[in-house]
Amino acid sequence: MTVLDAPRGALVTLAGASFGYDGAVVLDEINLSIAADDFIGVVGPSGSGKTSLLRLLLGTSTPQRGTVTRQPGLAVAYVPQLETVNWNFPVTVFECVLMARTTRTWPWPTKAERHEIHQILDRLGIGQLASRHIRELSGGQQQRMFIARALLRRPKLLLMDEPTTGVDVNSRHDVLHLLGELNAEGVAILLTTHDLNGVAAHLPRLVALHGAIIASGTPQEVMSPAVLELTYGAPMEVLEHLGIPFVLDRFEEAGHLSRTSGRASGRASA
Ligand SMILES: Nc1ncnc2c1ncn2[C@@H]1O[C@H](COP(=O)(O)OP(=O)(O)OP(=O)(O)O)[C@@H](O)[C@H]1O
Repeated sequence: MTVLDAPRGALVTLAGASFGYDGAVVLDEINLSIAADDFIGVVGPSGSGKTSLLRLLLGTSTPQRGTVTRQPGLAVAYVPQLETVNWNFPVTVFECVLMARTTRTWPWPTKAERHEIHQILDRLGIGQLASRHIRELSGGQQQRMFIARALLRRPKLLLMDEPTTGVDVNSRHDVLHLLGELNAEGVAILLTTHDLNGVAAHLPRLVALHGAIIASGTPQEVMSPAVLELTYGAPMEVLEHLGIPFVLDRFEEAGHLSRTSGRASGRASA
């Protein structure tokens, strides 16, 4: 096995990191390094270890073998899967965001904190919802509230577990656009997703995970039939449109798209 040396300037590096629960190995010899300007999507089937990988990067789990190297003082924020959240917790959007700041002032924010939170909520397009109970938000609004919470920590690295699950296509686009802006402003982002076409294909770098890293690279490199079959354990057909890969759910014909599957290549006839 080749163990990765932490590259200079890397925010977090996993080197030969293995991790499991109750003796069962879930992640095997993971080599992964996150740079300050990275925007990475982690894809893989249910149970492939995506959330466990986030826990290692976040530091809430420790590998049984291998190492995690973190830049000293690194500010990391985590956005959990929406379904893991207790939405009956009796707080407003503003209070929920404020709770991300563990200052002595809780529950009495300073004027500056109030201003900062309202600015963040406005930026995320949910400023008008500040005094609403969190249970009364749509999926897309809930997601933005959690991004607001994360941003209040002023992270250098943002880890997100399936940030677009349960949100409609417009909200998904808005969330991805916002994340792209944050990344351009200097926040490294690593997210997990099950949405290969709507999310993964549009990110600059992907990691395919199935207990181990199957492949890492551009969407074109990772969303190949060979890598996807190894990752998901089933053959998948991949088309390409304007340079963006597109995975077919079923083996359908799509005449205007060019095929890149292992079974055929070149432009498909209409
Ligand atoms: N706290 C835990 N205790 C025991 N086993 C766990 C625990 N958390 C996860 N696992 C197991 O570890 C494996 C990987 O889980 P993980 O949540 O990392 O996968 P995932 O890729 O994020 O899945 P999903 O896409 O369904 O969220 C699964 O088999 C899961 O059952």
